Amino acid sequence: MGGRVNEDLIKERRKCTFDIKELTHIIDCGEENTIKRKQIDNYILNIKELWDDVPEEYLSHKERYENAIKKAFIVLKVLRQLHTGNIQITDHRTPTNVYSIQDGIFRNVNPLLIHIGLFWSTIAAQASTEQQAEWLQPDSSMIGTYVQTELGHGSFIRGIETTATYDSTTDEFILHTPRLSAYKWWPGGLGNTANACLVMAQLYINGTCHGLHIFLAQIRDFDTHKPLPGIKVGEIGPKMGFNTADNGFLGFDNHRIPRTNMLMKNVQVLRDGTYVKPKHDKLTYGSMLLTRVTLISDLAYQLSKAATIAVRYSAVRRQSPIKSNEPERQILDFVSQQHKLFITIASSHVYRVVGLWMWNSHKRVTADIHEGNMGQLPELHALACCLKAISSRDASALVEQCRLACGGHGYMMASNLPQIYAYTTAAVTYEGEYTVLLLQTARYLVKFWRLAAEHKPLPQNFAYFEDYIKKNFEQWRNSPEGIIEGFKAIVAGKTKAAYDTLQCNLRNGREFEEAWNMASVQLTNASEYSTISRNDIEALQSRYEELLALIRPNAVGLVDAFDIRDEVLCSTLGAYDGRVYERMMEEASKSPLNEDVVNESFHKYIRPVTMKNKL
Ligand SMILES: CC(C)(COP(=O)(O)OP(=O)(O)OC[C@H]1O[C@@H](n2cnc3c(N)ncnc32)[C@H](O)[C@@H]1OP(=O)(O)O)[C@@H](O)C(=O)NCCC(=O)NCCSC(=O)/C=C/CCCCCCCCCCCCC(=O)O
Ligand SMILES: Cc1cc2nc3c(=O)[nH]c(=O)nc-3n(C[C@H](O)[C@H](O)[C@H](O)COP(=O)(O)OP(=O)(O)OC[C@H]3O[C@@H](n4cnc5c(N)ncnc54)[C@H](O)[C@@H]3O)c2cc1C
Repeated sequence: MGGRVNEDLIKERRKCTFDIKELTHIIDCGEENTIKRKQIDNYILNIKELWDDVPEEYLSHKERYENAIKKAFIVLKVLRQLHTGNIQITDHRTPTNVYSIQDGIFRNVNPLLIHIGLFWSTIAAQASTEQQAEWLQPDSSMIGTYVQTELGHGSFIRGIETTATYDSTTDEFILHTPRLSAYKWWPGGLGNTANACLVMAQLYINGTCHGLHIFLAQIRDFDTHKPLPGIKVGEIGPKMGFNTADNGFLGFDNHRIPRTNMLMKNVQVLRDGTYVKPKHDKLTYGSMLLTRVTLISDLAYQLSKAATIAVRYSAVRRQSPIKSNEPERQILDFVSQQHKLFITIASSHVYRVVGLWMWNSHKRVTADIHEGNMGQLPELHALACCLKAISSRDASALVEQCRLACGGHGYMMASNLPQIYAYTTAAVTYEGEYTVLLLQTARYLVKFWRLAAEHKPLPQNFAYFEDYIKKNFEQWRNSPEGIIEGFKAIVAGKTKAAYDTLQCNLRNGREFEEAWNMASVQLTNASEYSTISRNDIEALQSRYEELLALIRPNAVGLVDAFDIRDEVLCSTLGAYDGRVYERMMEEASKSPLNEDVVNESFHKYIRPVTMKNKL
């Protein structure tokens, strides 16, 4: 769409007091990354076949998938070319990698998301060197997915019922789905796309169960794509979002795979059935850990999209004067609107920085694990659980807040805010449900509280538990350091309260697991335990309002710095030129209900009723 940029946006950009490009480079972790990102953006976004004539909302469930899969294979080809050209495209130091560009191309989810994001990375992390050499060929025929969750079990994965029984006479595993609740359910790309999968199953050797292990299984013929004998596979149907991801179901009827298809980097089954244990019980859960870490950056990116749309719209939208004799104001001038939006910008930066820090920590801990040192794994797991849970829940709430901040127009699919919300809120559940993950972190904290309560030595990271017990916390200070101290006090106080409840339940004769369950609300809910006073809260509030006023002139600059192209934002409300009403009208004209001046339903259903008495 051609035409002038909206006048209000022009003025906002003139008001900006900082160098937008400099902030973009910081977000991208360096100017060279910005340049590379823009090159990839230009390359991919110029591929004509990737753009739709008809908005995807008007397609049927089946058409949506077929359209998405067409685009997915164009993108896959490009990814392969870029890989061959040695361009690092999956660097999570930047939230704006090629993966993010796909948000624009699909407006929904790439059906190959799990193939690219989880299938290959799990093989790379969990398969032996020989297996990797065989399976990670660039021209592989495999299109894979990650198959863990079952109809009956998602959170409690030890309860998974699919079995892999070793048959030493044929040197094979027999994959089997013993009952309906053991059907795999949810894996992305499984419904129609994948011909192979990594499946989590209980390993049995000579009648002994060794727990969950990962197996590579072909499920469809590479040539005809028909399900192999003994495989029942299909798609699970429409969902709140993720509708192009062809999430699927899968059952095995004594399906045989070679012994060498178990992922054997950390654990092995030998030809004679000897089981060689891993160095750490939970290494098999490594893919979940990695995905939880990468999700934090992804959620930061979703927040930056929502903030860009809502801030630009709020600069363009004028409604109500503040004083009755004045013209109508930009809705961005309302302090309550600033409160809704600026926190989203800030949260995006927070999760970007934390996501990067977690990504680097994951790299470091993985390198240690390679050297046989598992010491840092529990802390990384506890942090990843908590941060994934909190960032997904916060991001969903903030995206919804941005949508509401756009009033009625935020309810339009063409604003793209409903799609961003549907995508973001899924992350509260997948890769470990919110409460379940918080309880994993609580388990970790309670362990250290027990040490503190028993006056045993604590690692430096937990010294504040001891400070809390000795009442060594400083008086509240309105400064970043003071706020961090306050948070430490809250964590310590909350952990203590939960621990005390646990102990009380145990003293009353409850078994530990029952006592834990009874304390679980305390284990997940925060309370105020810090030394903050009413006066401090009032001072914090007025500082917050001062900051809103300081940020106001830079609001548009701050979201421009996210540097998200219109083709990726896909929003009538958030485009760079701010031509909101023109775009809305243009999108409305694409509705099939506007194709005929009089829809044929009028003649079939309306007219016979409205004209009945007149005929
Ligand atoms: C952890 C559970 C809840 C419990 O497990 P269980 O075996 O029962 O354990 P317990 O006996 O309770 O013991 C707990 C102890 O184990 C330790 N532990 C647990 N997990 C780990 C771990 N991962 N690592 C290390 N240690 C671990 C724990 O600390 C305890 O130790 P201790 O005894 O106290 O000492 C478990 O059941 C669980 O994890 N449940 C959740 C299940 C889950 O997460 N399922 C996920 C299924 S897959 C999925 O959902 C996929 C979704 C689609 C995602 C698509 C979106 C991806 C977007 C990202 C984009 C990235 C793509 C980028 C592309 C590119 O550019 O590359
Ligand atoms: C969009 C999407 C994509 C997905 N993609 C994949 C995929 O590619 N591969 C795959 O294998 N899976 C996938 N999943 C499945 C996903 O991982 C699970 O749905 C998720 O782990 C939650 O498990 P659940 O559905 O069993 O929830 P449940 O555990 O049944 O949760 C229901 C409720 O019970 C509570 N609850 C459960 N256990 C406890 C407990 N111990 N203590 C306290 N409360 C508890 C929860 O907090 C929640 O409130 C996907 C899911 C979605 C929504």
